[in-house]
Amino acid sequence: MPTTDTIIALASGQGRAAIAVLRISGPGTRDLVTALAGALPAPRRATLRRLTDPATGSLLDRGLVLWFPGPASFTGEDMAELHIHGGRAVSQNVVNASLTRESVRLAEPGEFASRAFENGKLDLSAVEGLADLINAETAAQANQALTQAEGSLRDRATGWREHILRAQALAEASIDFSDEEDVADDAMVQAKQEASALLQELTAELQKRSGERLREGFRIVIAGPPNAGKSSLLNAIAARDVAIVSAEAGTTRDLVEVHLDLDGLPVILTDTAGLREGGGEIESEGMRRALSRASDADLVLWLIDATDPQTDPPADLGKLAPFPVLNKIDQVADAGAVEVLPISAKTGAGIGSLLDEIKRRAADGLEEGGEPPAITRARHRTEIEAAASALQRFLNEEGEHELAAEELRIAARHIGRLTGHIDVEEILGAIFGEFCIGK
Ligand SMILES: Nc1nc2c(ncn2[C@@H]2O[C@H](COP(=O)(O)OP(=O)(O)OP(=O)(O)O)[C@@H](O)[C@H]2O)c(=O)[nH]1
Ligand SMILES: [K+]
Ligand SMILES: [Mg+2]
Repeated sequence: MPTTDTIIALASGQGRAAIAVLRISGPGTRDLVTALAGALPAPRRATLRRLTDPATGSLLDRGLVLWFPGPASFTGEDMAELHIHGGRAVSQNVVNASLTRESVRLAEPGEFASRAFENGKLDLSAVEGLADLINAETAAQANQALTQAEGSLRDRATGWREHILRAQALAEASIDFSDEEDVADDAMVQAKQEASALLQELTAELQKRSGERLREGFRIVIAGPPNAGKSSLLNAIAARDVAIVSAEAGTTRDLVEVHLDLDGLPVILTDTAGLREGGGEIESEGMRRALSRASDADLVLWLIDATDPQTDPPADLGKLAPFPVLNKIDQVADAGAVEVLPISAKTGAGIGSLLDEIKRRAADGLEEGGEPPAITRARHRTEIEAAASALQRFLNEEGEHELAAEELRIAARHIGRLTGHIDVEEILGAIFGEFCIGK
């Protein structure tokens, strides 16, 4: 369906700012800019213009106008940007004046990016990279998102598709030459070599978790008995009063989460309810949440109270062995006996060493070395898993060459869906919905 609407939206943040950027895309862009700014500036040249209301002629603002004729634009359509004064009313006035023009309407969230996709300007993996870039909170996240937006996953997927196409060609040849058994068998052997090499590469990618972890943040849970000082530790690390601290056991019930940027690495640190036998209804629910969050954490810190050190963690706490930390060492004469990291959430003693340990473990979890991970979100994992299973079935198939070749088509389809070069309608909504208006 050809696009007929021209869309406009505030592309810069909401609220007061020095400058606001309005973005326009669609076939009516030329007409709208001419109506607002008097004449169209030279392409891609920032030009200072008075903007007036086309209906009344009254002055709306003065600002920079940029004209990007299609198809060499972000969306592939005619586009423009208006850099105007940042007050809410100013941008509202310019938008309202634009909306009085025929077939100009407000953009839906993600509509600029989705037009860029439809016009072949961006593949799906690049669109996801852009969405991640907008949401990135740390340097490492931004770097991964930008690499993906620039085509890292697209390039990998393109290479994988070429492998499958070669395997497909060989498998088809073996079907065509089924009269000459030697030729047919030889072609099938080569097809399987091709598929097997690719399956190995995909399996290696599926083993990496650092891409998804980096995108979502390295998850650390502070667990321990009541009053061990978990909330005090969260506050000490966050360097602000996030969680309530009190001498009363059972203070924390809900999960309390802070997002940290540790030298560019994203870490999500969660304080939890103290774990003990018994407890009332609310406290039990708190403990249930604590155990559940610990079960999918990348690291669990088990906090021990040096003045009351007997408690061991529950046997099934978290996926990996919890890392023991001994708190309140300011209260005891000798903390050196036990094999744990000694800290005081109160005085700050040992917090630096604990942070170093956390950074070391986060870096281990987020940077696997070698080629950057192809998978950064569950959607990629699902498609690559499906492609790998199809390749495995192809390799297992004996004799039935037609059935085997069908498995290669399935593998190709799943790899194609990574970049959106194949039937993706159902996933488009989910991806473009992540954007804000104006992107
Ligand atoms: N002396 C000393 N007291 C501490 C230290 N850390 C925490 N406390 C005190 O221990 C008590 C409990 O601290 P919280 O941080 O509330 O402990 P919690 O583990 O979050 O407790 P719950 O949420 O009830 O499970 C408070 O009175 C804190 O001031 C420490 O390092 N040294
Ligand atoms: K407490
Ligand atoms: Mg607490």
